[in-house]
Amino acid sequence: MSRYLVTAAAQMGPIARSETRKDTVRRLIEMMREAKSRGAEVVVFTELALTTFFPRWLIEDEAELDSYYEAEMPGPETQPLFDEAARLGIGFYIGYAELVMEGGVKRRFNTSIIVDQKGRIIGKYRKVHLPGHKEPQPGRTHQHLEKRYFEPGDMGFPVYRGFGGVMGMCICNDRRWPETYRVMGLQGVEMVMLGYNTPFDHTGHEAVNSLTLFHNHLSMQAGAYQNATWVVGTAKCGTEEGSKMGGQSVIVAPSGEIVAQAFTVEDEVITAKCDLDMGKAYRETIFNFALHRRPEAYKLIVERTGAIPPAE
Ligand SMILES: NC(=O)N[C@@H](C(=O)O)c1ccc(O)cc1
Repeated sequence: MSRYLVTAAAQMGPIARSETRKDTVRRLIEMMREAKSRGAEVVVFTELALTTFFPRWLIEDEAELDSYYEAEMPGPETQPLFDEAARLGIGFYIGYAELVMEGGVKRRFNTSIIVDQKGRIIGKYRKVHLPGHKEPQPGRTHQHLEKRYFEPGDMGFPVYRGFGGVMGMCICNDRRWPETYRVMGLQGVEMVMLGYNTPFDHTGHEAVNSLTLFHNHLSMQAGAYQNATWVVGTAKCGTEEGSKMGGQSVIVAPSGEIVAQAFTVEDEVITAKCDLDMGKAYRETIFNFALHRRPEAYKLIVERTGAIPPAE
């Protein structure tokens, strides 16, 4: 049996600090149309797809910081994206900075949603693994202040029924953690959608930084294979406000194979005809969770923070 979902990843080149929402939404709509013209039923946009990657700066003015967040989704500037999706009959995943008022208190999350082919939000996710720092690091040309600007996601890793299958989401740094995929794998996920902004200079160690693109694919291919799921990873890339970020957006099959890959560091749409039934061959054999997993041996994962015992 086959259950095909023609899927697109719409990689984004840099977004300048001066670019307006209107401009970015126009770019997203253009790629959405291209995806549709190639037969795509769903298109995966990137993390924080509506603005430049603002956590690279210390922003002390609250009004300026707020300007990077969405207080409603869709809002007046993003509504055209939803309208176009409904008109074309194509679904999408998109990442954005979310601002919510709760009891008079501002809460900020790095969020993504899945929208169906009628333009309705069918799923939401808030980024769990926030990289970087709370305080600016001395001597860095670009900061990474996600821990300052966002709270850790409070939704876990939910999955949603959509596009004839079981859909899940994560965001950027989440893709490096096996738990991300496994929590969704345990809920029968068939496609994980994610966006990323990955600077090349991120660790301060040349040897690690030089493997940035390798680690990008390694994480997603391992996550796909070990959980028998499709993974669609969409970059924002190129040199954005002086920060170089990796591209190579991919669509990865449950076999762990890359079936489509971007070759530019600009706006670029890639597509693949994904069989959502492909994971079955793995879930029923080598990764039959019910038969072969040994949760009693994994307790440490949730019971301890993972400190290495001190030497005797
Ligand atoms: N937006 C992201 O989550 N980007 C991260 C990643 O690619 O994992 C990342 C990781 C380490 C850093 O020092 C900075 C950024």
